[in-house]
Amino acid sequence: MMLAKIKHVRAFVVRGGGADYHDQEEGHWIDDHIATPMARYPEYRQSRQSFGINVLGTLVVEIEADDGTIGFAVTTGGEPACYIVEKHLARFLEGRNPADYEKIWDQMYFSTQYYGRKGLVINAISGVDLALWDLLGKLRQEPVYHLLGGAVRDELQFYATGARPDVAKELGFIGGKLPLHHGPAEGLEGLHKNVALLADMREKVGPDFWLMYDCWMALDVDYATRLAIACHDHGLKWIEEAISPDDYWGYAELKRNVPKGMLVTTGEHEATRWGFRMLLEMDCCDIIQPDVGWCGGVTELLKISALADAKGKMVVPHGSSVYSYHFVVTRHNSPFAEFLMMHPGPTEVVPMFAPQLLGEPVPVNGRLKASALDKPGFGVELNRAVPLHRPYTH
Ligand SMILES: C[C@H](O)[C@H](O)CC(=O)C(=O)O
Ligand SMILES: [Mg+2]
Repeated sequence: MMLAKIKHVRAFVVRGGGADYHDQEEGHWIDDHIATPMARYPEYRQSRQSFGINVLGTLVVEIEADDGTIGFAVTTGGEPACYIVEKHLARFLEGRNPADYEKIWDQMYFSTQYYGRKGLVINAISGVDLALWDLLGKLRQEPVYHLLGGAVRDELQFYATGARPDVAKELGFIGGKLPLHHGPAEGLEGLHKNVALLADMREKVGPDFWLMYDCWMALDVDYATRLAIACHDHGLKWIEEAISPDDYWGYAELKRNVPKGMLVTTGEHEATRWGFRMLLEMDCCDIIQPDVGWCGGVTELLKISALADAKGKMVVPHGSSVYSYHFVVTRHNSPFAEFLMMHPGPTEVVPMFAPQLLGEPVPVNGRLKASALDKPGFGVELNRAVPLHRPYTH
């Protein structure tokens, strides 16, 4: 039985925040001297935009069925991803049944494997996959989380990522993840500053509130180990993405090195069941953090999550807004979710992918009722007031 046939796939670029959440105005906390692998070059140390973190912009994928229903999704990838979607991936969808997401995913992945496997191509595949799930939900008039097996709890609880865990605590979040500001190139002085900032936050939030450090791939094993040991006294709950995502051996070593009780987390720049299998089998971390728009979409995340579950590991997706919420609420091994604070301060809760989505739910008092997701598909609409650019057609 076919509810409707896929008629057309379109891909657009949008600028200014949204899924490319690093594409923010000057003065935003997310671009304030954050440690990165590029910080070894002093000219690229102060701002991530200086080395091009926001060059791509947001990719919007729309899939229209022959009854006029449109599913859509946003992720990062911009113009090059539009090319891949329009010129390569669209052929595996048009004329097909939207319920055939397994076969469609398989064909998208294996037809691009010779130039894909990770990064931009998987972002593009993820965008198409999420738009397909949105379409399927809209056609069946059901929220995606119903299609994934239904909620295993009544509400989601969130930790907040941003420069103000003290404010996050007041706003009701269960924890706060700070960006690390100084990497190995800034020597011992930088290391001391990193520890001092955590100590200051611990002072402000008290002993029980979770505090974490996001290291955005900036460190080496030695520095990360020293940081972890120095931060242990200040109750650091986890050290995130401390080293290069390609260095599985380094993660395994770091996990052995950190003080007992401290967690090692990573995976936001990892992709597919094969990439996560490496992290899991090499015992690289305690929590995996796939980004739903970068790991292969929901179809692939279901496989990644099953692998993690069998290993007794948690899956707490990176950012991902509604794409994460619909997934996390259906999984026992995803007991909480991330909320990226996109307010420049960040002193207020604003929708994570603002201004690109309409109806994007936000946590209230650090929580979100499963019932807030009770709309067809992912429950959001594209904000057409934000200019869309379609660079390629087919
Ligand atoms: C704050 C981090 O540097 C990055 O911008 C976001 C991230 O890695 C996360 O939310 O996790
Ligand atoms: Mg991170």
